[in-house]
Amino acid sequence: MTKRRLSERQIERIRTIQERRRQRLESRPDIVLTELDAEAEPEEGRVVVRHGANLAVEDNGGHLFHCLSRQNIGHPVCGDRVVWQRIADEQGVVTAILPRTTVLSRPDFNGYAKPLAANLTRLVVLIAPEPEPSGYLVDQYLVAAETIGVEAVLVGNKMDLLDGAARTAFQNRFAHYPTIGYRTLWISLREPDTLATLIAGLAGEVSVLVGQSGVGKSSLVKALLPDRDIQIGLLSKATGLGRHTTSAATCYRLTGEGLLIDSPGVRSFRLGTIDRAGLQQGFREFRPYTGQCRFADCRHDQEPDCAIRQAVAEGLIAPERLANFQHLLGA
Ligand SMILES: Nc1nc2c(ncn2[C@@H]2O[C@H](COP(=O)(O)OP(=O)(O)OP(=O)(O)O)[C@@H](O)[C@H]2O)c(=O)[nH]1
Ligand SMILES: [Zn+2]
Repeated sequence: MTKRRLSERQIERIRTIQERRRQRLESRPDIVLTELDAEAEPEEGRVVVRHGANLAVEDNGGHLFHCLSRQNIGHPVCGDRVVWQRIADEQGVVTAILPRTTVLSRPDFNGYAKPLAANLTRLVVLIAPEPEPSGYLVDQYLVAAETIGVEAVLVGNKMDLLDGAARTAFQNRFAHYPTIGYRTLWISLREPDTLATLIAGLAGEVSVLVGQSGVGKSSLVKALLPDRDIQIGLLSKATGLGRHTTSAATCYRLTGEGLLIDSPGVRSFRLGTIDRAGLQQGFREFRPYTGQCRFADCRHDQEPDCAIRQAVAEGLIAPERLANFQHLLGA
């Protein structure tokens, strides 16, 4: 095969493009032009803070490094397992993102899914007697958990506010969740002893905490991370970003070997757009009835021979779950 010779003009054009690219890279402080240390071995680690282009990566020995990411590897997010290489004592370059087991994302301004956190295994959905809980919101979180592929735990906080019959009545409103396999716990941050089961359940997991405003998310984070300020201090030092890290998604270490990913964005995460089939999959107790309605696109509303409504009539599916499914379908 003969090599095609480039004309002088083509060579000049390529030189111009290369020069422009070099200038563009130089004007981007977030892109590392430093040569990698040829001696440094690639290592694995976890992104524990992402703040713009700045990352804090924790190596397998628990040491923190301020890293920037190589171009064209995608966007590492908090919780990502990555391959990285040391370029200085406390600095490195992330060279690859390892495959994610799960991703929590939210739509950006153009409707594209923007990852917020990766590799989480637990979604802790917090409710409380005050503010008045919304079963509709709880079901949205549960659908999101099913879609992402993480286990959800429903946690009722502020149980100190209720006793006797009121407490039983409150718990009964959510009795259908344990029936369909969602772990449900009742706690009070005013009574620290009530937290033991939750703390044990988060060990070895990568968790995020969600719930409506005022249910006690900040208070629970404080209880779960008594050394949060110390951790923030270490992370800020690692990224050189000062206190900004609290607004960025941050992966904290729980005392029991687990991790908690937290940030205002992660806490206010909501279910994005989802199609009918996806929604139906998100209601786990509906799955045995998939394909059993007379109409393939049954909305389980007024249609004849609807297997889901039949299951509701027989007490096998909670009516509020069907109502929330329909509400979400129409949303
Ligand atoms: N009685 C009682 N009050 C609680 C408990 N947990 C939290 N609170 C109170 O509930 C209020 C709201 O708690 P936060 O932790 O700020 O709630 P949040 O979910 O972080 O709220 P946002 O920041 O608005 O999302 C505070 O006044 C807490 O002191 C509890 O177990 N019992
Ligand atoms: Zn149906």
